[in-house]
Amino acid sequence: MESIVTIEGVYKSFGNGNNKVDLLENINLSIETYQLVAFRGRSGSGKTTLLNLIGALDYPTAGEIYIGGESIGTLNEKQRSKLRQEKMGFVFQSYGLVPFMTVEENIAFGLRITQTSRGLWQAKIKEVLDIVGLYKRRKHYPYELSGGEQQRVAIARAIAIDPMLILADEPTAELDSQTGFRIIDIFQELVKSQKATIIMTSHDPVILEMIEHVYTLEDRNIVYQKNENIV
Ligand SMILES: Nc1ncnc2c1ncn2[C@@H]1O[C@H](COP(=O)(O)OP(=O)(O)OP(=O)(O)O)[C@@H](O)[C@H]1O
Repeated sequence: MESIVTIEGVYKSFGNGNNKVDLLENINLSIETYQLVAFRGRSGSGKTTLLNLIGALDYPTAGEIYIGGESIGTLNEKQRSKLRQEKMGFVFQSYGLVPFMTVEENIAFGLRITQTSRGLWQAKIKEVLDIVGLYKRRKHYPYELSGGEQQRVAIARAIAIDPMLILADEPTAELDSQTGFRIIDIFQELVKSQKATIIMTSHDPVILEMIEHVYTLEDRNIVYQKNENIV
């Protein structure tokens, strides 16, 4: 199996002097392609920070992160931005949908940034909205949708660019449990059909029961546990 994310000896601290917070200490892990992975841990344990580091949105204090075998520490800002736009899909807490664009326009907006040829847009929009079950709602604006539906549009937009990696920060928070399960089902389907590798954060024990690869952040360290109940 190929490793898509490798983290070697990563440390992360914020601030300095008396205000210094050491958040991550000598983190080492390797995530294989087409896995659904969750980071869990209490509030403030560093889940979002670690996701931001993997997404090249922040820099480690020390250590190396490799995405698809390439060290992101050696990339300049422009290269990091290109990596994010072309290889990664982000599903972050506030959904990040453009309010004055319809569902299909939001997805097209993401496609434009990656320079996908215009002739392929409609088919791609249909494909990803079918995956999340929202093709019928393509002409609607985000405010006309529920929180769970907006989250599904955010997922559709993330997968439209065929990212090798999807990073999802608390994708089921603020959703009722049925809607949360639906999101995880979609993620599992994406992983099974080898469309993406997905790393998400959660502190919901019921959601975490559904995920095969779980990393717990605790006392600046990380501990891996395979969920044997998943077949
Ligand atoms: N840019 C920053 N500057 C200073 N401190 C920060 C910064 N970003 C995060 N922190 C601190 O690092 C700690 C971990 O934050 P992080 O958001 O990674 O935690 P989390 O595990 O995702 O928490 P939650 O479950 O509440 O979202 C927090 O105490 C936060 O205040």
